[in-house]
Amino acid sequence: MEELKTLKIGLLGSGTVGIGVYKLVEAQREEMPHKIGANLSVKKVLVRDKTKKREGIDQCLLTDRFEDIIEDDDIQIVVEVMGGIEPARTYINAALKAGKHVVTANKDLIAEHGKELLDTASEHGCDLLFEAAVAGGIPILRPLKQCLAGNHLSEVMGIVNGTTNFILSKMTEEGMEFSDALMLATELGYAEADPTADIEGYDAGRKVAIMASIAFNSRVTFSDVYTEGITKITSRDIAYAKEMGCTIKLLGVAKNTPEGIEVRVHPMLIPSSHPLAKVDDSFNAVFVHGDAVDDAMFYGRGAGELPTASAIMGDVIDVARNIQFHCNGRISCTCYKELPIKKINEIESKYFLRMQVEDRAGVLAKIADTLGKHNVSISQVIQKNSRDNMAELVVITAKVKEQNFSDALADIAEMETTKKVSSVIRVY
Ligand SMILES: NC(=O)C1=CN([C@@H]2O[C@H](COP(=O)(O)OP(=O)(O)OC[C@H]3O[C@@H](n4cnc5c(N)ncnc54)[C@H](OP(=O)(O)O)[C@@H]3O)[C@@H](O)[C@H]2O)C=CC1
Ligand SMILES: N[C@@H](CC=O)C(=O)O
Repeated sequence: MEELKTLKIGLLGSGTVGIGVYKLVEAQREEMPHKIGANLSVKKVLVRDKTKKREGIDQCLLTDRFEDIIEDDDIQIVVEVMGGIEPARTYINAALKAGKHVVTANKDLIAEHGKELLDTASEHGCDLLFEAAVAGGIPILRPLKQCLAGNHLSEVMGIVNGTTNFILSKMTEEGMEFSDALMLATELGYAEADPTADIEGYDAGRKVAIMASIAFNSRVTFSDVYTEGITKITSRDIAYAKEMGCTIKLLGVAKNTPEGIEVRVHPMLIPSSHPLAKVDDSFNAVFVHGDAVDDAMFYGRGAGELPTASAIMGDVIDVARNIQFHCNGRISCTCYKELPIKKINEIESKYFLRMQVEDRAGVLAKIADTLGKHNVSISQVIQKNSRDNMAELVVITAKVKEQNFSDALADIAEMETTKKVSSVIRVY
């Protein structure tokens, strides 16, 4: 009987995700001949520090020289799980130019330089797949690009960052402090190497840019996305949300409107009965609306070692099948439109506004009057008398353009009777 060939992988990085990928390649060893008609193994692993112990990975596979991978003709598949823009961008371009297929989980890179890399892949007849870059273990990019290709998609929105969802869940359900919840998310391998990307909403913004580009067939980069993180959300905001029958979640929203593409990431108060309110811990969920499919929802683990490795392995197996059938490089960039991007000031929302004001007659009327001058209607007011002649005032507005609301807010903040604007959160 003819001996099966072995497809070799060069792994760039062996942190949380890299170790997960290595484990899955090993765990799937027996299955591969059946799934892809070949064996699959990791031949080399690029790291910065070769002396560091890596769970389950043979020390002799480690290298700190990219040349050991790029110059190895045996390696046909490169899996990039280092993160960051450089040197990942240079390495991926080099691998594609050398005819190697690439699988990456790097949303920073794809959201910024996706077109360049996809073009390089196309020119060299190579595959470049990045399912793990969005929503960890949830299959979402392939469904958007392939399964739902027969639709005009008008909306993709949801929870796409595991770390912030974990933090908000812990703060809401267990009263945990923000910093303790972040530390735990980092220990569990959910957070980025620099967690600022998670908590400031940049990571979710990159994911929304990637999803919008694929869903709407028009290039959206990270710089197009309005981002606001969760660092200003306090336990007091969470308590008010609960009192109002709501939960605070960090949402990513992408809409294809007649005036252009709307792309934003920010915290939002959503009714506790809404399905997204029940997405807790490191889970993510993405809603998609298309003219043919109507509504579809995708749910699963958005971060962590094995869920992310699961998405990468799916891509690796796809690449391996393409190698076996000599059909790599089939899927190229699908951004054939150039749609405008809407400015955040043009977008309409309802707002939750919490402030500290002087506790005396006429203050609320003056605030209502100022909001009214900017065409901002009030739909609910909660006032709590605190101490020292100061009151905490919460105003929920009706739906209004961001520009009107921010103009009104600037005037309110200037008032002598306003001591502090504590929180502004959009309401679903
Ligand atoms: N963690 C998660 O849940 C998810 C992560 N991702 C993405 O996957 C990628 C990897 O994430 P994660 O595993 O968490 O990151 P880690 O920080 O845990 O691991 C990064 C790995 O890359 C290596 N590395 C970094 N820079 C270099 C370099 N210049 N040269 C050689 N090796 C380098 C590090 O080596 P050394 O160990 O020697 O320092 C380390 O092994 C990122 O793009 C991330 O955004 C995507 C989805 C989910
Ligand atoms: N830091 C990211 C990891 C997965 O993309 C997250 O928390 O979602």
